[in-house]
Amino acid sequence: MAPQKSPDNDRIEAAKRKAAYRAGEEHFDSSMRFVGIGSGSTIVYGVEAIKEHLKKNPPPPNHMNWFVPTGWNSRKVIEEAGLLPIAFDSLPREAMIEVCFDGADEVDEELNCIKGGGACLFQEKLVACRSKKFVCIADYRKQQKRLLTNWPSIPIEVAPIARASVLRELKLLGSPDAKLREHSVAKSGPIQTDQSFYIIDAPFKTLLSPLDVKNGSDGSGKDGQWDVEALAARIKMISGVLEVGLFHGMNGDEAQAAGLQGGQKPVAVYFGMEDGEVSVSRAEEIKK
Ligand SMILES: O=C(CO)[C@H](O)[C@H](O)COP(=O)(O)O
Repeated sequence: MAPQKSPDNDRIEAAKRKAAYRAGEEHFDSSMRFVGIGSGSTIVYGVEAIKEHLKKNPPPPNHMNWFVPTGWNSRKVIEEAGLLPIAFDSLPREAMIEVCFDGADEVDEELNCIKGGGACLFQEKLVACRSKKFVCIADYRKQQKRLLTNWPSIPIEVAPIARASVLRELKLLGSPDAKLREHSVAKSGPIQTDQSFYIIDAPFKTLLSPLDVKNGSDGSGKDGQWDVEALAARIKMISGVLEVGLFHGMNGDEAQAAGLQGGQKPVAVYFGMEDGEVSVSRAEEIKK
């Protein structure tokens, strides 16, 4: 049976679309060579916005716009829109992706994000880190003061053979209810990522932000209270973990100013709001 449409759903979808078009207007142009495309339901509107833009503003003669997917589903969205996909590992060695557009599961006031609700975090992070800027598109439900406020857990991609030992370590870090993500319908067994790995969803107490730590809070995990950066680093140290769905640290602008390439954090997040407006949080306007 097809899912029922509710006014709430319509409002959420309208909010996603509005945010996507605004993000596209401000960050995409037809002269770009490589553009990253994330995964999930929101990015579908991002691709729609790009397609519309290209219809009205075709690229210069002989210029190709290539779109870098972050997984199987994202590649399908690119292809169905009639755009040209290029695999991440086919990018010319020196090339940077000009911009990548992606969604998020939750975003805090400092633009740290939880990602991986759709099990694509590894390739999403690869693409974000190879992009001059990551532009995030989301709806009002994702905007929170701190991470793990509304979204319940951190997605972590793990090697199948390591699932039990990673779960045990996560318990020691303060997440006794961490669970292997399983199919909910149609099929039983663990969900597999595009790398044929598994996903563990690990709930923790609401996370402190780097600014909280700068202001004297202890986010080192004592009493189970972590800050974003300390927890991401600690989880990444567990043997068997491929990637953690916390996008934090530098954004692309900051990374390039430091002589590095891209960063994991968005330079801007476009939130489609309930009232039909778009609220934009820009990294350059955030108090450090
Ligand atoms: O990280 C992701 C997939 O792994 C998505 O960007 C995130 O889950 C948001 O998805 P949606 O746009 O459907 O809410």
